[in-house]
Amino acid sequence: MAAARYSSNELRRQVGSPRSKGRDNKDTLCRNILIYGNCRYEDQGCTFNHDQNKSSSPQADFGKKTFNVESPAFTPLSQQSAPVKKSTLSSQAASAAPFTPRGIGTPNLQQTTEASVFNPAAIREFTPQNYDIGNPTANGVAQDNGLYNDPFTAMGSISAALPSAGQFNLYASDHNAIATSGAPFYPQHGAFPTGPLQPPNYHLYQPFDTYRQELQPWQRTTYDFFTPAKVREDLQKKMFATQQVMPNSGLPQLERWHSLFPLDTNNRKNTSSFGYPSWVYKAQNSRTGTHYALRRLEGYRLTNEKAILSVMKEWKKIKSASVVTVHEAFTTREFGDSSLIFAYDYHPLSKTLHEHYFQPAHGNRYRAPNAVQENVLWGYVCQIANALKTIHSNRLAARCLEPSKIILTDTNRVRLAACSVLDVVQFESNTKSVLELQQEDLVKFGRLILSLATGTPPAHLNNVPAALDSLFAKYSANLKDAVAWLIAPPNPGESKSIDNFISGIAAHMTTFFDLSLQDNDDKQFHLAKELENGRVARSVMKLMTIVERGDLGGAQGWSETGDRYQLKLFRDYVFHRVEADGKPNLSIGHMLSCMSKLEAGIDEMVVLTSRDNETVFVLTYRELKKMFDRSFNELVKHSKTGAPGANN
Ligand SMILES: Nc1ncnc2c1ncn2[C@@H]1O[C@H](COP(=O)(O)OP(=O)(O)OP(=O)(O)O)[C@@H](O)[C@H]1O
Repeated sequence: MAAARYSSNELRRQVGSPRSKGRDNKDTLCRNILIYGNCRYEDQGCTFNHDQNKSSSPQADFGKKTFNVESPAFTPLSQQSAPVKKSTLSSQAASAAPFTPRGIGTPNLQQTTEASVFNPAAIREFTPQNYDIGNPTANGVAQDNGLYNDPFTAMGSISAALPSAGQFNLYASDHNAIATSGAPFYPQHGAFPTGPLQPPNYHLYQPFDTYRQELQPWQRTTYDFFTPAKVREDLQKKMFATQQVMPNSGLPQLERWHSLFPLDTNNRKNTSSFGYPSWVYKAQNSRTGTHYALRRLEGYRLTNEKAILSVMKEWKKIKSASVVTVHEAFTTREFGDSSLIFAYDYHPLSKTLHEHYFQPAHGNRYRAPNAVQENVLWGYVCQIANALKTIHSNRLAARCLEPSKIILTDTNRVRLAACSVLDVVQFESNTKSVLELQQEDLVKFGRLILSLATGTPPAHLNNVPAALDSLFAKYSANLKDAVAWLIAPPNPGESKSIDNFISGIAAHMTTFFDLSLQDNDDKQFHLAKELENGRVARSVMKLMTIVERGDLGGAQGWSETGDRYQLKLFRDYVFHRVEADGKPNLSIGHMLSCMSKLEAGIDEMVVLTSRDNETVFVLTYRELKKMFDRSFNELVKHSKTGAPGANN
């Protein structure tokens, strides 16, 4: 127990030698005898009984008068039940004079059950000298003698529910367990001496590294603790786009889809890709609430039900990072015609390659195309090759390999966006075998890259040999050879395959793979930071549910008493810090580190001072954490909905 020095006038008032108020107390055993075995006021006019043998059962007496403020037997059953006005200092007044234990009765009394609830003899003065942070036992931290016992663990069923050390899972913050099975929120607190003592220190706020290493801590900005501005901005824009609605769009509500939002950037009825005008909408699924991209083929009349069933069955198997996943297809008349709809994964703020590279600036005049950098082109080649590898190995063909049907979902990140459509639309009219369609895929793939490299839309790519020759000026021979191989017809009697192609570009695939791993590492780094922030946010939310709360379960001013008072002071220490001149100190680093230390429950000391500077608590984060968990668990017990886990 490290908390020790307090000024506690109030405490003295509560626990001092009882005043008799003129009543006859001769039959009532003096509480100092009960607690300490002697009463120093015995010869100074204390009117209570000092002969233990004369008293009727003190326990029974105590049981009757537990909640009576007049009662001389000061032996509260729990901190909560004591009828204190402001019990913040109730049980820790080591220096309270009337309770300095003396005499022979003391050791025995320490072993009683009551003594474990209130046992000032066990409170040791905090001595900062020789404090060994690595040895809690030596520091007296582990010897709290039940002062901070978690009330939950007093219940036998709960102790039984404690996980063993091997099962200890820091993140298993399942409050529902408290509500249902009664398991404590942080299991280790109940079984303080037996289980794993505390979460290890790696749960402090410690992201792997920080961006601007050359800076001193005080030169860092708030952003060093969070996701970089660019990433955050991109993600927020995407979230915003996902939530965007258009109330008066005039678009219908489909049977299982609502909030349709048009994604097309022009209203041209272009039939070149599928033979039907196609439109794309963002829509929310009524059942799951998930957003999808619905591709609608206007005026399509389905003649064979099997077309959708058998094609979807095959395409649902395709899981590739380079293919937009298709979920289902159905027909509808809600648009006033007969439409065929495909539901795809929605990738917010994506653009087609056509929009990105060949978008007409005004009217039909094409913007001067930017030359696509070779490494970017190779990135596209690798990703599309990856898509074709998955599709072809599932005995399917992509078919829609044109710039208007490939979307850029992130920087240099492409996905095939209209797979399966032609398979349904041409289910009966298609006369080509899968192998032939796959060969066509390779040629379309080659033309696509050539078109991007030369800045010519595929429809205008009339002179392929000349376009291929022009590649020498800007790109490596390697790229030109790859494109030429894709476009060239196979030797008679042979067929080309995507596997052959991938073997030919293995070096570029490896480079791309490495970049992709690096990107993954980068994201992992940000994720780790956000993980820490998420944990801090959780703790802050819990702290806010405790401090400044009014009554709880009949306990008046609940949040101002007991553990909660110290938590309130901790809140002040973390969030309401002021400089010497009284100006607010808004150091985010301080807030994050304090909250992380609380989360981790480390042995570091923290000094909490009341606002009137009259009370000072010196205690460890470990103790604070116990108070924190205990208070929160108490809230959970009283809440109707039980634990907040489900709402997290
Ligand atoms: N799965 C998707 N998620 C998010 N947006 C998508 C998705 N698929 C397509 N889009 C977007 O929808 C818009 C329209 O796509 P579409 O394929 O119709 O292109 P288009 O240029 O209009 O082609 P066309 O002229 O053939 O209709 C594009 O901006 C595209 O980025």
